[in-house]
Amino acid sequence: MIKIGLLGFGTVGTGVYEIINNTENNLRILLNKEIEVSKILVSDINKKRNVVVSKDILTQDPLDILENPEIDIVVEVMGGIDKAYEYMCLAFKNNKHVVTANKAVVSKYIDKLLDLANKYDRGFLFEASVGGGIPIIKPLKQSARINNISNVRGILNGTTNFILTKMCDENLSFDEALNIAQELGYAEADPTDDIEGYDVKRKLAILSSIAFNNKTDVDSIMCRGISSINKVDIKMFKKLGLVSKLVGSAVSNDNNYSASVEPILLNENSTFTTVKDAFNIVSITGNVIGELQFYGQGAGKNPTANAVVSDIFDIVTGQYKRDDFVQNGKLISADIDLFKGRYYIRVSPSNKNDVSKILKLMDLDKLKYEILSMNEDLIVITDVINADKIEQFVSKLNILEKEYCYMRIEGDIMNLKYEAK
Ligand SMILES: NC(=O)C1=CN([C@@H]2O[C@H](COP(=O)(O)OP(=O)(O)OC[C@H]3O[C@@H](n4cnc5c(N)ncnc54)[C@H](OP(=O)(O)O)[C@@H]3O)[C@@H](O)[C@H]2O)C=CC1
Ligand SMILES: N[C@@H](CC=O)C(=O)O
Repeated sequence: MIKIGLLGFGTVGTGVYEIINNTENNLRILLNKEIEVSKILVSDINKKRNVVVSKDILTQDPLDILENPEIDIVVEVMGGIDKAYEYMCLAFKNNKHVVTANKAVVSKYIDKLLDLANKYDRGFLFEASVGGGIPIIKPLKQSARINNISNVRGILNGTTNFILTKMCDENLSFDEALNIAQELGYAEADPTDDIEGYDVKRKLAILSSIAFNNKTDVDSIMCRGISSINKVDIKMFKKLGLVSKLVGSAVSNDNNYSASVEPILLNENSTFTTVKDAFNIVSITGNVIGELQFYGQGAGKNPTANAVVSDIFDIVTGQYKRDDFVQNGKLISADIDLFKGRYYIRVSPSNKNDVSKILKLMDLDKLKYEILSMNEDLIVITDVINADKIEQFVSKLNILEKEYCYMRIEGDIMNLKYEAK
């Protein structure tokens, strides 16, 4: 009998519980072993839950799981950083395998957790931490063994992709779309992590740590989210034949790497723009394999729980490997021309007389631009510039973040639908 201790019984935890207890699936037959969830850690044992579960297996004491000699595998799906890390460390020290969906902890402590797993000769798997239900960690590890990977890029957050899709296709406001994403269980406990791009930053750090065989420091990743995009922007993107996506990219070039998370504007025919709702896509490029793309549901109960259970499966069947990467790195943060391009800028000053001041500021900064709209909002597209130039300009605007939005336009925009002026 394999006994599982679940740390957390929210969206993902209940999904894992249901898959394991679903007698119709053939998990037990495939494993040739009995498997059960024998204890579940929650923060409030009396909370009303949508899942039927015996109160006896719920606990508020983590030691009921971490120091329980009968438990073989600890599944951490509670979120947060410090407590989750502390519990995972204790689980290894008590000779338990660990499976987690927690990208915040994995991105920060991947090296330490792998060391502990190796020290205690236990499995440490985190497939669900990136891309929800998409199998990406395992194939990436396999590809990185044979290839030099030069590029990892993706739409890595279900919540923000859902918001952008609903704003574009159903004309919902940002807040309306975010509320639905929260109701559907896609968003993090604090959705700021989603909308400001921190969640993508963490996922990208995990992917690039594996791809480039070195630990990527989450804080070295330049990051901007989508919170300033509004209905005016979406309307203009449509006129221009462009679609906004929050994209994470990491590029490795000899011993340098550069990584960023930014909202970008893509041609409406590009592969990434076909990725809608909470779906994610990850593209990796290796010197032997070329480009590989992985696509699927990036958030939500069942897809994520599926990834967690497939890790449990690999541990029970011994199909996990010792991972020795993320040590002794040579990579340094480098300024590769990732952010060069034409930029869409919208400024909506509360005082409309400020528009002429803003145009003067652009001229002073020697920004070359084409005006698309000057009515309620000033909207321009710049010539090709570097991100630092735009950041310099924006920092002088001296207005609230909600009052402006800028995004790099990717690729050839000669065929923009909209004729300026
Ligand atoms: N939701 C998703 O689509 C995805 C989530 N993830 C990751 O999976 C993890 C879990 O996410 P999700 O299921 O959405 O989170 P939820 O907020 O839905 O659930 C969290 C669960 O953990 C319990 N919990 C939280 N903190 C503590 C604590 N300190 N002590 C004891 N119990 C605690 C809560 O208890 P109680 O029920 O009593 O409140 C709850 O059962 C996160 O790391 C998230 O980033 C990864 C991929 C997708
Ligand atoms: N909040 C995350 C959940 C999955 O990782 C997302 O929206 O992608």
